[in-house]
Amino acid sequence: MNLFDRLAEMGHEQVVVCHDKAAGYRGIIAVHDTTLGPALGGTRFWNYASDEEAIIDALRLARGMTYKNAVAGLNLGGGKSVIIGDNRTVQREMIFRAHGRFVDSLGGRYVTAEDVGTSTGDMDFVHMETDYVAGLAGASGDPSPVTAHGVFRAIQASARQVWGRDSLEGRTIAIQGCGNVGHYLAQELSEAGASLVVTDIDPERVKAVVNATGARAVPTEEIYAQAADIFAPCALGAVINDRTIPQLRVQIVAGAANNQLLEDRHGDELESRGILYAPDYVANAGGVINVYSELAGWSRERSLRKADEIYHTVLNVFEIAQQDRIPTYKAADRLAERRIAAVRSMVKTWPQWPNKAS
Ligand SMILES: NC(=O)c1ccc[n+]([C@@H]2O[C@H](COP(=O)([O-])OP(=O)(O)OC[C@H]3O[C@@H](n4cnc5c(N)ncnc54)[C@H](O)[C@@H]3O)[C@@H](O)[C@H]2O)c1
Repeated sequence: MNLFDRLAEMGHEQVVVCHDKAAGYRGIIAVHDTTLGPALGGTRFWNYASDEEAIIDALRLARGMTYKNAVAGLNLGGGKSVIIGDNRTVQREMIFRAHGRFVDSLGGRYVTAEDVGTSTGDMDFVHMETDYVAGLAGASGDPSPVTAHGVFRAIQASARQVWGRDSLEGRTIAIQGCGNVGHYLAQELSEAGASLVVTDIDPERVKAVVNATGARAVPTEEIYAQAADIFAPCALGAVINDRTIPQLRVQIVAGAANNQLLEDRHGDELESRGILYAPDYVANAGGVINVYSELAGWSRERSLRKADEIYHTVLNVFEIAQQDRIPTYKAADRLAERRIAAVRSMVKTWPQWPNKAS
């Protein structure tokens, strides 16, 4: 890999390779773009097969955070870090404290949080060394209600786009995953008058949603072929793929799961079948809004209000898709790029106070 060519191609500002022998720590911090604000993105702890694989993952994830934070309308840039190693290790304190020191050394250009393989307890270790960390135990609290509300608003916007009105009264919605987000989403949808079909690999979680909303439960593999209006993936990524798309009998796909499209071409395939896709990172932005609330000192009500705006953002994405004749997942990227470009040019026009000393 030619690193600098890769950085130029993907638009990264900075990559920091970090090492602390005593702590047994090997980490990479990737700062993609700080036009909008400090680069925010979690720390992934993973046993990568090679250093190159770890660097590429950090670069890819950091870039994704720039787009996610930009469309969420937050004053945050995009970054991400990875720690190379076995994330089941019990020797965590020194690894995460070492990581915290390197995060601190960037002086606030990068702010970290939890991601795959890390927990709130790990972030407490990071916090011993730096204040540039979010997602601490007892801070902003469970993000799921905010995320679920944002997904609910994305579903309303999708309904408006397809049927001309927000109302979900009498619509059937198939929800995959009755976990934290799925449960709250099911409640909001049920209160809005929708009929629900739900599934989960965990029967207890299904039972809780069925009891709370009167949803109909189906086996996990049958969720794709349900005759419903909307499919809401709220479990795993990559569920929109060659095997599942031919089974879908819905007009809208809108849910909370990250990376729902196995590959970009599956977004094209939904489009060609006339299924409207609310891009995942736009719909589930409530998660990052909740992290921001911790940094900015927002109340839960203010976070929910910000998540409410996801309705307009999703409609904006659909408008760009129509105007530019591109699939919605590409339109979401375009919206993010436009916001970054607009803010970049706005900063240039700021009046500068003359420096009298020179
Ligand atoms: N929690 C948040 O605020 C947030 C924010 C942004 C994105 N997301 C994404 O939304 C999704 C759900 O998040 P969550 O916090 O509710 O997670 P969770 O772990 O609480 O819930 C996921 C649920 O999916 C179920 N599941 C796993 N495999 C399944 C399968 N094959 N079929 C059906 N169900 C299956 C699990 O049993 C679990 O109940 C994840 O993809 C997550 O990355 C969550």
